[in-house]
Amino acid sequence: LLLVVATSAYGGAHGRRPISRRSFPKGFLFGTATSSYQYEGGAMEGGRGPSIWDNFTHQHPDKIADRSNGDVAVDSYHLYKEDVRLMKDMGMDAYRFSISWTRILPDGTLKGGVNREGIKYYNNLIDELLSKGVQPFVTLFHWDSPQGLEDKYGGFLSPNIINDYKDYAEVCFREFGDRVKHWITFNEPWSFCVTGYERGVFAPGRCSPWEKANCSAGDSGREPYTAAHHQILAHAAAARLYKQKYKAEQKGKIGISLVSNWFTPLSRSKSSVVATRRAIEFMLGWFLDPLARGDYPESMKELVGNRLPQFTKKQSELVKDSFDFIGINYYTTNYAGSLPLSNGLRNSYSTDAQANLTGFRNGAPIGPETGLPWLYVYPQGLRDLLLYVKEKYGNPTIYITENGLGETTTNTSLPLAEALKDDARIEYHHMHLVALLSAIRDGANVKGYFAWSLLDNFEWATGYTVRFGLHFVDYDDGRKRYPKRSAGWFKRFLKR
Ligand SMILES: OC[C@@H]1[C@@H](O)[C@H](O)[C@@H](O)c2nnnn21
Repeated sequence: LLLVVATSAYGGAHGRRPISRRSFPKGFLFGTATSSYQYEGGAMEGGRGPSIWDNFTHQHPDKIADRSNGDVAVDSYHLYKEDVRLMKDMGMDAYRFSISWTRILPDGTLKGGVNREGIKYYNNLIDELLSKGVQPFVTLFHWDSPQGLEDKYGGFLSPNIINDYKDYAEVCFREFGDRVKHWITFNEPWSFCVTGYERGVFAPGRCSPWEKANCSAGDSGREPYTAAHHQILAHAAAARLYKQKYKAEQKGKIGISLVSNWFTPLSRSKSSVVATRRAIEFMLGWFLDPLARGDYPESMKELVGNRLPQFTKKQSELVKDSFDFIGINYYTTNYAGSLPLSNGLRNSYSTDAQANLTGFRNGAPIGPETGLPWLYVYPQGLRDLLLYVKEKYGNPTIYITENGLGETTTNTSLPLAEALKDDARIEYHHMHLVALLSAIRDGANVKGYFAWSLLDNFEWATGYTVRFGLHFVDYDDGRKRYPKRSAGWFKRFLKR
């Protein structure tokens, strides 16, 4: 029923015809998305240096639901050719993966030396993709900062990282830029800075003493903004380097992937409407305002005050328009209600926004609940978010660089045949593609869609207990891959 409602709601004349690749503009790209720490494994192989996620999972196994880590993950370091075969078999056009900074520069710095075995691994992966007609979309940073830089100067809390990141990016442009034509500088700075520096539940696990995560150090009201500021400046430095030194010859495009929920007022009150605007500004505007106009949203400057770093005039000019495209990672939508002004005693990013973000209104969920506490199925939110970006930010080129559904595997002894029946995932992707198509028809400049994720993988603090894959991974039998029903659905959807 949901599918019929969604399809007819957006499809207009097409509402009654199932959509397929052919419903989308010519040249529209379909792909799957992954990341280095969640997929590769080979953590101590091939000269790779330790990242903050190696340190976090080994030092704090209690912070991971099943006490697991990415030492082996889904072993794409050894099984990448099988992965490419699976994506090709579905008919995918592109593959979004991230490069492990410490597989390229083991201690994080250029001076520390380039690891040629790491260069070799990514050359093999890129060549395998191209040999099968799959375009590589490469993320330079997907949360696995070098532990060496964390130890040396506090990682993204220090402006020193801007230069080290730029050096790392340049090694990648130089070594892979002849074949990689889409670069994503950072994956979700919002997630990295909020989960890592406000809540302390992801690496590097920093937060104020009164946060629940029992952190050994941190300041939830200041560090998320400091780390984010340095990620924005590092992004701009790499983008300028690419445009000045590599773009003319390599003819690629560079952007950044930003995650955002959509938000809708919890009530019809004016305060709820204002809180809804604050919620989107604190999540998406935090990054897209600097990139689009060179400064943070007024609401953030007013509510965060001197805890929010400021851009110098020169930095503002460097950051403004420092992208060819924006990646949008969309999963869900929340209601936004207003919260009273915080008492200023316990400052944190979340209280600064003065927004009560929830999935429920009068006891009813905003959309079908999933196994994940933060994920409600609300495809319309993707359409609304895209039209908001179109209107507010001048209709930039967009790729949906992540969209997907996870299920919790509380009962791991589920028979394999049962585990492959992921009809909810089919419905999730179908309804979001219907909503995406509707936004494109209303003028949103979207050029591609990447499903999260190709395979089940290491899902951060929930370890291997949550599965997002279009393919099932058997962790008890050599990480064997098995196509779920959703892989078959995409194969039919993508048929030319
Ligand atoms: O939680 C599922 C996925 C993670 O696995 C990705 O690493 C991350 O980029 C992300 N952002 N939102 N949702 N996700």
